[in-house]
Amino acid sequence: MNTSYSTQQYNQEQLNTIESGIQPIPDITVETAHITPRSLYSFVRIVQLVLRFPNYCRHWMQQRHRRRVDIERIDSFLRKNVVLNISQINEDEHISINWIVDPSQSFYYYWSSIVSIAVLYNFIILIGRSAFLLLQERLLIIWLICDYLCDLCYIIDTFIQTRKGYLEQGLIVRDLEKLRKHYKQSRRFLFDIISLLPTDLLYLIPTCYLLPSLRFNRLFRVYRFFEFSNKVETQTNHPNIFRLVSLLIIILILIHWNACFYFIISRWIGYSTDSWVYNMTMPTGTTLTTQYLYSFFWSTLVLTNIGEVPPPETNIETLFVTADFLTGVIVFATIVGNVGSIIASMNAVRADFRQKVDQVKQYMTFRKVGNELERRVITWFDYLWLQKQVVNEDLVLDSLPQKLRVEIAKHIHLAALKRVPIFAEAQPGLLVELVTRLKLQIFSPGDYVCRKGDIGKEMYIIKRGRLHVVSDDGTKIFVTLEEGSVFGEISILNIPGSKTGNRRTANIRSVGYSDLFCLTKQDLWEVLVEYPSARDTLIERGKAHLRKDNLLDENAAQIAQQDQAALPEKLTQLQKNIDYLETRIARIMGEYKAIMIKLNRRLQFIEQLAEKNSIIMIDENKKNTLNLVGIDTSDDDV
Ligand SMILES: Nc1nc2c(ncn2[C@@H]2O[C@@H]3COP(=O)(O)O[C@H]3[C@H]2O)c(=O)[nH]1
Repeated sequence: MNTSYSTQQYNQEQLNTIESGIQPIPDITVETAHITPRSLYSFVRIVQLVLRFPNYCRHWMQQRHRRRVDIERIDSFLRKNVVLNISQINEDEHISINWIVDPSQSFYYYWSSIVSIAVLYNFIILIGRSAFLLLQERLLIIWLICDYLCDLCYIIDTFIQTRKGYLEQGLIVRDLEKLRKHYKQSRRFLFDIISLLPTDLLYLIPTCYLLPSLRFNRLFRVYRFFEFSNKVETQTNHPNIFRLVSLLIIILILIHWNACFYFIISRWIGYSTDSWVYNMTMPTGTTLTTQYLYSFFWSTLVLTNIGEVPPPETNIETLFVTADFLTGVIVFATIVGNVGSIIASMNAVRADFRQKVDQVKQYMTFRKVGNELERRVITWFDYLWLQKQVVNEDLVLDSLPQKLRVEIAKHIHLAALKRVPIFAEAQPGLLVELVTRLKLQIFSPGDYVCRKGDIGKEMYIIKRGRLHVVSDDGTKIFVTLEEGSVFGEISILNIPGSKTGNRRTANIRSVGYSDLFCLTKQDLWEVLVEYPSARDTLIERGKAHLRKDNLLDENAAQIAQQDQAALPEKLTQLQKNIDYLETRIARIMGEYKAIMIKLNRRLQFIEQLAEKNSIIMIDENKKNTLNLVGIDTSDDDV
């Protein structure tokens, strides 16, 4: 028989034996009454799993190794055969192998919240246990469990810090070596190492046995709590409430620490030795609750400077109380300042709005606009406040880049715009162009949005509300425009054949309050240049209205339409003419250049000729002169 069979085979055999053996046990003997077949089976499964564990590990390692080899092979293949961005390959390789923590992702956020709890535990409990010995003694086991759970949390956090990505040229770094180096060079590393020092090994010294103060180095990780709190402050939708709560927590922790110091100093001086220190002889003075509550009360009184406390009697007491008073002044100023600014910023929008309303009211009184108009303006402001339309969106979003502003505008307006029938089928690009240009306007009951004959400067889309198209005297209602309707486009579209030109063709009156998206003429034209089909739809709609009201000059419209139709042909002809002209000009330019070159050459020739002639003339003159004075000039040398 082959004895070298694998552990797996052995375990399988064992399991088979047990599975076949355990089923038919009919009754259980007294000695094994507590061992049921089920528990036996579970036990065997556990043993089996434990025995298989090395196999699992080996298998996992082999898989990992195989994956690495595969990636390296693919990488070398790509390097040899394909022109690829090598850095990208490396990056992908890291993505597939390395586990990196992206600090902007929610995992890091949630993990930070767990670490913050551990930090807070150490920050609050360690000093409490050091001061109040009863607290330490009573829940010792729980404290030890919590202590080591927090330590575990710190260890995991340190590991996560070594894997925490950071940005380099806008991209998250995924190279482990770089990440480790970056972490080691940071101050966090120093704090983390100090907070991980196993100072509780000193418990082994008899005098230091289970002293909580030996673990104070754990407080060095407090930076993680502040990091988390900053993150929450930027992420929460209620930053002011968060600020108030954090301020309160910080103050409570400060008072708690001060209370603990008070109790430690009292113990050091001796309980009940004078009127300042903690009095153990007071009723229930020896109980933990009274000890803590009294110390906390004392600390609150001193730090907030709001109550009488027994005066200090010894030097150390005086020093402590003086330091406390000074801290108290700072704490008090901080509370007042912070709470004041938080409340101010909480009410900033309302205060700003109130100020605006007051200014307008004062102005109306000053200019004596009349009660009716005043009432209308005030109710308009009320509606604005109710609809939460008081924020100046342009001002608020000014700090955002254009892309993000478009995203926000899309989110707010796109749904409403899609409900508009004429835009329902429009290209998405057109809607995006429109949403970024729309401005919300609110009209009160009875307000005229358009008056016949006025020059049109904008068109409107009804977001909410109802409007009437009315006769000039306002008594007759022709049509009711509902949510999603578009109006005011006729006078800004330059419709060919329109008898009214750029003048409003109808009166539009708001029935109740109406929220309208407003689009200026310039913005509309800028958009429609890019989307001619949408322009045609709008023009056709406008024409239908004009036709109905007999405001369309059909002849002029037809001529304009013919002109429009002939436009492509005209353009082609124009194009041809330009081409012909271009060729002619090029030819003429060529001829001109050739003539210029010829002319140049002739001029040069004439110049040379002129030069030669003048030399000959000078020579002739010289000869004549020499002959006159009797010198023979027949010799060539002369
Ligand atoms: N002329 C006309 N305009 C209407 C009618 N119904 C709605 N309107 C809109 O009322 C708007 C008034 O201003 P415009 O003339 O610019 O554009 C007009 C149309 O968009 C109608 O029956 N006739």
